[in-house]
Amino acid sequence: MTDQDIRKGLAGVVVDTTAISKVNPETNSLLYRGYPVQELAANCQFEEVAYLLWNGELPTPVQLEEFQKLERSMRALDPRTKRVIDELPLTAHPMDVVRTAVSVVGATDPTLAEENGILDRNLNNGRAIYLLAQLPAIVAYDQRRRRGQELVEPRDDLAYSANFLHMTFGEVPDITVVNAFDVSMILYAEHSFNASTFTARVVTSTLADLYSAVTAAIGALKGPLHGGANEAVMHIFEEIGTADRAEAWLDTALVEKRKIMGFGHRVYKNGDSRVPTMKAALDTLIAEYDRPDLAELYGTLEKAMDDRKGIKPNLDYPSGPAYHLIGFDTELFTPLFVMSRITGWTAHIMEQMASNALIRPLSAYDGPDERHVAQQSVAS
Ligand SMILES: CC(=O)SCCNC(=O)CCNC(=O)[C@H](O)C(C)(C)COP(=O)(O)OP(=O)(O)OC[C@H]1O[C@@H](n2cnc3c(N)ncnc32)[C@H](O)[C@@H]1OP(=O)(O)O
Ligand SMILES: O=C([O-])CC(=O)C(=O)O
Repeated sequence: MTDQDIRKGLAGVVVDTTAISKVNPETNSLLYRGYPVQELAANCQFEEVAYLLWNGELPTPVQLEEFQKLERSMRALDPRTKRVIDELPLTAHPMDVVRTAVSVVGATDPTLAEENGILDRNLNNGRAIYLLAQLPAIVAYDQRRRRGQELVEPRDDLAYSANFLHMTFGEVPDITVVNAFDVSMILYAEHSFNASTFTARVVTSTLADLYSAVTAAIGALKGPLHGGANEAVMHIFEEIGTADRAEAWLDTALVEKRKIMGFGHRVYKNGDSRVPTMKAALDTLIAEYDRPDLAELYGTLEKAMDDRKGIKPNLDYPSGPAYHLIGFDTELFTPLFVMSRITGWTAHIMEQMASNALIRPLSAYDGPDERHVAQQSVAS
């Protein structure tokens, strides 16, 4: 094997097929099971998109009603998970809390013990819906306990996003806010073989259980080169302060060879297909909360980055400030990504399982040549 055969970061390497989504950098498009993500964001609720990703088709009205009934029946935070969260220090990053909580959900799933860790597609469907229903409870409760607030019980008369916002803030915000949040959930749901999804597939390929794969995926998503970037964008905005300081800040950051969070993408080199839709949702929030200053900072940094480096924003760039305006603590942003991507991850876990091959690439050794341990005199 030569150095030329090695593709660092697997860049450009096609490792398997998938029928779940198609990312097309040439046309800047993203299809979920064939549907353009923009059309789904404009016409569907997040629950319908979850159903689509798992089942390959959008639900009929009857199927949607059944699915929603099931999801709504599982929304209350399991007391065992709550007890473990309560034990975690407030200094723990919310991503560590979510990762731990999912691990607890796995460890307390009785069906997992019965099947001895071997994945079963039917059981995994149920587990995926259960995680979809439990994650909002976990994330909402974590935000509240950090603010010294009590847990809010779920409501089964509300759709997914409205219920989550109710559980987080104790009230359902204006419809504009609910819709913007729901759009973000749809846009974050799935993106082919990104690092966290690939992680989930690697774990699944060993025949480990769904919760192990999801827990590992959460770890992969935490990093600032992947999901952690939405949180990092907000830190950058705070560091810059106001739009008039953005260009000078960027010039210094680039001289210091810093990565500007929320910009660039491994696959899209001419802009992320999801950004215009999320930017439109952000604009509705900017109008709702009357924050033209944020719009100005957003636009100035975007233009400066394009002028200096020709690098465009990715989805984390508009979603960071959108989540800030809705009122989430900055550290909560990546757990919101988890709440959405659970749909894509679990769809990929089931796809991997249905046509499995152990994922085990090769490496080219470049350490010392074979050598031998010097003979020692035998110690008494
Ligand atoms: C939902 C998501 O997960 S989307 C991704 C979220 N992540 C971020 O926003 C983090 C910031 N962005 C990045 O670090 C990168 O763009 C990545 C990791 C997303 C993609 O990286 P790669 O595909 O490996 O691109 P690569 O690192 O080869 O970039 C090519 C060039 O552009 C530069 N570049 C790419 N992104 C950025 C950035 N955000 N800031 C500054 N320079 C950048 C690189 O330094 C490199 O320059 P060089 O050729 O002079 O060394
Ligand atoms: O595809 C990627 O590499 C990262 C990304 O945008 C996502 O996971 O949504």
